[in-house]
Amino acid sequence: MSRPLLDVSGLTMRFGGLLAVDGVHLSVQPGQIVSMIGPNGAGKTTVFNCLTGFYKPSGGKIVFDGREIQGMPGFKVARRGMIRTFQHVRLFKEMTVVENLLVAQHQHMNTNLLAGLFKTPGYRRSEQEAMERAAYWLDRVELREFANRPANTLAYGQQRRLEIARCMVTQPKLLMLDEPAAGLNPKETDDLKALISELRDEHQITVLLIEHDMKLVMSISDHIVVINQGRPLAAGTPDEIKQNPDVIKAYLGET
Ligand SMILES: Nc1ncnc2c1ncn2[C@@H]1O[C@H](COP(=O)(O)OP(=O)(O)OP(=O)(O)O)[C@@H](O)[C@H]1O
Repeated sequence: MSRPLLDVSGLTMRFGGLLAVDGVHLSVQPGQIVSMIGPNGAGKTTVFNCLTGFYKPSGGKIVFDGREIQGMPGFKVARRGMIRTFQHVRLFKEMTVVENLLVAQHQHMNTNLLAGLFKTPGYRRSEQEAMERAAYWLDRVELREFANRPANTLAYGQQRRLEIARCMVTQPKLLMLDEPAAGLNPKETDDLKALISELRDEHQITVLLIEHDMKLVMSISDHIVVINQGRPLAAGTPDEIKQNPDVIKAYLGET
């Protein structure tokens, strides 16, 4: 097996008296789709927040792409290629669809103010590439015809796809999706499943997913990690997880 892209050990996050995450470990191999599941309040989003630098973990080690990143600020983690979506859609709603994709790239582009003011050849090339990447990903998520519409005029499922495109234009190494199927209808969920599979199979993207839709999780994941009350409960393939009595008791039995 190759070196994991993400290797988390002993991750702990305390909020006052509450141990929201307690010794979570997680390993994600390049090119895998790994899902993190667990009942409401299990600590899944808190794990995401620790990984992406939104929270400074109380303890543990996070190795991403060969480098320890625990405690690193969010913008640095993002620049290293760990990009996420949120449980609730977070787009620049007044901006157009394509502007959302261009702004996302500007945050990652290697240009400075002077280069922008004088429109140097390097700056113009970066702008051109950003536009081409935006067009490419708008095609992939079937939103090209809406490129010039304000993002808030899109249907909910389309906004969700735009969020994924906004991550993809930054060329991430690890794409982290927090409940991407929440609020989607069955057809939109099927489209989402096809899109996530395409990201792995055709673009070699590694995906870490938090999701409550068990049908989606079981059909798409290479590996599943279950946490319960902040603690690791089980890890394995979808078939192993489906048959794990602890998981059935703690989680699947509830749904
Ligand atoms: N900033 C915070 N301050 C205090 N407590 C928090 C904070 N963020 C999360 N928590 C608590 O940590 C625990 C885990 O919450 P978290 O949102 O990570 O769970 P989750 O597994 O993502 O839940 P869900 O599936 O419902 O989204 C909960 O008890 C929550 O109330």
